[in-house]
Amino acid sequence: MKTGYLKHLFKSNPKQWQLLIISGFLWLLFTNFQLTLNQYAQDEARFYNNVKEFISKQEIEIKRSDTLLHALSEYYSAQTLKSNLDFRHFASGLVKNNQGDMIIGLASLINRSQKAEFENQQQRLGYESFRVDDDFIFNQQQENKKYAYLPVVAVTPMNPKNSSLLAQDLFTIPKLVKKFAASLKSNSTQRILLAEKQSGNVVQISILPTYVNNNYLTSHEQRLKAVRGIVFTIEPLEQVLSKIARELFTERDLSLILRQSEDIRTTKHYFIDEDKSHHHAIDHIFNWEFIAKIPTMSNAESQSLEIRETWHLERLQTWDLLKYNLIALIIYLLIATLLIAFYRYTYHLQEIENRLKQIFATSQDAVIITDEKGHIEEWNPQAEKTFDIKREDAIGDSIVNLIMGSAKDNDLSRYSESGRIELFQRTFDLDLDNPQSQTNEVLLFNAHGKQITAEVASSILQINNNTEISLFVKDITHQRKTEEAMTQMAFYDPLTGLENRSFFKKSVTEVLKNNPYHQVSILFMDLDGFKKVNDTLGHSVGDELLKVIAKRIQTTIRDSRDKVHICRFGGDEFIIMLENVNANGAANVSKRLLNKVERTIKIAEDEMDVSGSIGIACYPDHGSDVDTLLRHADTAMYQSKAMGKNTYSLYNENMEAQLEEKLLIEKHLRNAIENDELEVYYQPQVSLSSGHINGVEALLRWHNPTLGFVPPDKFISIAEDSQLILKLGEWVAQTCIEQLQIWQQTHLANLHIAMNVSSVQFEDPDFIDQISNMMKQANLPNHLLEIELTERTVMSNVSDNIVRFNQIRSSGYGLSVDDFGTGYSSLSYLKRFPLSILKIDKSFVDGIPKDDDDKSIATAILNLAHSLNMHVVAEGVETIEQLLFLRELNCDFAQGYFISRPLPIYELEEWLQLNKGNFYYRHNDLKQLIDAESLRYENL
Ligand SMILES: Nc1nc2c(ncn2[C@@H]2O[C@H](COP(=O)(O)O[C@H]3[C@@H](O)[C@H](n4cnc5c(=O)[nH]c(N)nc54)O[C@@H]3COP(=O)(O)O)[C@@H](O)[C@H]2O)c(=O)[nH]1
Repeated sequence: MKTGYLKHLFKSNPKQWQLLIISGFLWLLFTNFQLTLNQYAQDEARFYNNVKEFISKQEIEIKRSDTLLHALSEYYSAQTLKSNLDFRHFASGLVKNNQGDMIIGLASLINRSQKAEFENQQQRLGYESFRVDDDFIFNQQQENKKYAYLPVVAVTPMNPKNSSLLAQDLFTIPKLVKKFAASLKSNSTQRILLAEKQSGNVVQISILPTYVNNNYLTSHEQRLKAVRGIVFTIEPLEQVLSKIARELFTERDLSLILRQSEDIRTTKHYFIDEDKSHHHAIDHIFNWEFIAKIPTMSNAESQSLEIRETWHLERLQTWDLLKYNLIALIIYLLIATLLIAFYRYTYHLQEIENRLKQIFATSQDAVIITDEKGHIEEWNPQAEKTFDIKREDAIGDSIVNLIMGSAKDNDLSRYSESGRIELFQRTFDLDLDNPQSQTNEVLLFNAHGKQITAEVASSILQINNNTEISLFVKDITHQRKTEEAMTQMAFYDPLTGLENRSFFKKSVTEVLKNNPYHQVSILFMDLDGFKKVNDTLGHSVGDELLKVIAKRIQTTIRDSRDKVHICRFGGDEFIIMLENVNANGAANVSKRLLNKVERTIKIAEDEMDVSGSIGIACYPDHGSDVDTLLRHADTAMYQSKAMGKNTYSLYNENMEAQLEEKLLIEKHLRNAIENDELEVYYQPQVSLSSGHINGVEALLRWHNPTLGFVPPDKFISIAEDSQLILKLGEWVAQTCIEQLQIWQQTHLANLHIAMNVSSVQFEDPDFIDQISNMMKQANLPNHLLEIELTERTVMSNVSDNIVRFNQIRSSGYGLSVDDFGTGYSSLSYLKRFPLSILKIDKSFVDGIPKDDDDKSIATAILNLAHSLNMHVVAEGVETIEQLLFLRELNCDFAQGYFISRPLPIYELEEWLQLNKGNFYYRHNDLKQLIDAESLRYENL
């Protein structure tokens, strides 16, 4: 047994220790008590054995005494006349063989008349003082009636003490008379016990009659006639008994008690050992004694011999005690250890059982125990909750009900018993021949037929030759739904339900990896005008719009039989992957897409128009991985934006450089104002009829130390895409207004400035207020500022624009439409717009006066504008012919290189100075020509 285990075994609470110590003490006490009893029982048995032995030894003694007396009697009877001396010789020879202080004696029977004669005879034989004496030495004595005497005539050994017996009349002992008579009658040895007068010592007197001739003395009468005395022996009883006792009993504290009921005086204690110093105090408590009562040698009923042996604790041997205590202690410790181990084991088992019961009862998993056939044997409270089936209803039922569901009862009945078992084992993937714990996800049904997605851990146990299957059922329905939702969230865009960026990229990577020889096209679409919807109608409408666009994309692409992935890449960007579609196919899909996207969208009461700019990149021509393809499709998309939006572009390598340039421009443009790199140039606009310089158009110029001069055509669109135009526009407005303010103090006070306003700026709801505040602060009349919008800006979002145009016009600002004729102006709308000026685009001026189409367009625009009370500015007038022709068409104003290039302020002011406020002033030839023409017109 390991020490650790023992440590653990005895690592207990103090109560257990107390119990252990007390029980150990009791155990030792019991052991010692048992030991004592054993020793006692052994000693007792030995005592009674010895007592038996004692009795038999006593009998041997009696027989020996009998033999001796018979020998004496025989010897004496056979002699006709014997001297006492002969008798003594004979007797002392016999006594030699006897041990102890036995006295052998001879007494003669004489009657009263023979007494004197007998005494004389004895005196003659040598006993000079022989007189029959009745003053006896024994306690028991009676008065002799003197009819007969039984004087002692010989004793051996003859010593002073024994010689006192000579001449003693034995008939003075009343018992002896009776015994003598009995002895005669039975012809056997008779015995009596007597106490010595002086010492009180008990002696045993054995007598046997002697006869004149004992041959043929068969009857009592014969013996009465032939009797001549007795032979006797006197033995000190103590000596005899002690001798036997010592041979048998070695123990101390042995006492022999002779009892004689008739005469208490003869009761005598003989202690073999009277030394009590070795006794312990405890011996007095125990005071155990072995007592045996046996007949005396005399066999008299009135007499008995009691043998007592006192039993003391000292009988227990110290070494034995130590040995047995040690053994007992070891046994105790072993038993205690085993008991504790057993107790702990059973306690532990109990604890485990309780814990298991508790777990079973409180488990958050439904715990179902079945037999190998799927019959339910146990069903915990959670199982009741999960399946809404009470335990009592579930027990004994088949678990197949949960697999099939109550709704499928009919189906269930189709299954045979073996079919059900097979279904049960297959569902939970149980292999009874190879029992292993496993976890499976299965679909189960509750009492109401509701499907439960369950994670079932199963284990197969063999208990008492029975197979028991434990199923731990965790309802993961909610978890699975959450996971599905999370997957949806992780892989799909929550707004549109399209794939999200990471999932799309992963999917495309898979497609490229699995089908490296397929052609794959990536369409990158960014919505045009989405920001405006968001800003004007709010984000919720923006979200709805994105959903509609997502749907339109899906319905457009759904036709495709090949694999597609559609992703909302972020904001208003959508990406489509088309497998097995080349550049031409992608272009066709793009066209269909753009068609669908640009259709007016109605959300609630709002109608809105957006379009898409699509960039196409194709695998493997434009990239071998998803990131490259996406980057190139994005570049192509920017190209579409740059091309005026609502179009698609196929990626080419140049686009990359253009994009890089664009990014570089954007980067430097961000700091252009702070770095004082911007300047406003002014291009004069002159009245064609008078040559009068009416105003100037403000045109932004940017000189960057790195990029050099960057023309507005390049950076304005970049500024618009990046919203930098708002900052730039504000700066331009501020510069123009400051210039107007300066001019207020000069002769140029009436000169107005036409300021280009980007659609991005104009769509800013604060734009008009911002301008008005600046004008107010500068204390300038609003008519000095003209807001110039492109035809596209004017025609987008018509309903809103009408309101804003009215606001601008009613505030006194001029409002001009730039590049007129290049867009798709609706004349009906134009009619409703409170515009002040239409600007004929340079492209129509270029062909004048040779190109009939340009002339016609210019004429039409002029007529239209004038009919709507608008003035017309012709842009890009580069030749005198153009100027004259336009003047001839009654075009109101002209601007162009022929008149002046856009000039920095100091050059403009110089130019104005030179021309004295009239373009025709310095051009004499022109003036003359005009004058001549004027005359010609007048003459007409
Ligand atoms: N939103 C803003 N747009 C601006 C601003 N400043 C300029 N612009 C726009 O940039 C476009 C290009 O402008 P720019 O390079 O300045 O070209 C203008 C003239 O220089 C040019 N022009 C004028 N006369 C002639 C000519 O006889 N020949 C010729 N080849 N070019 C000529 O035309 C441009 C004037 O354009 P327009 O505005 O249409 O009147 C241009 O679209 C500007 O609008 C700005 O501050 N904000």
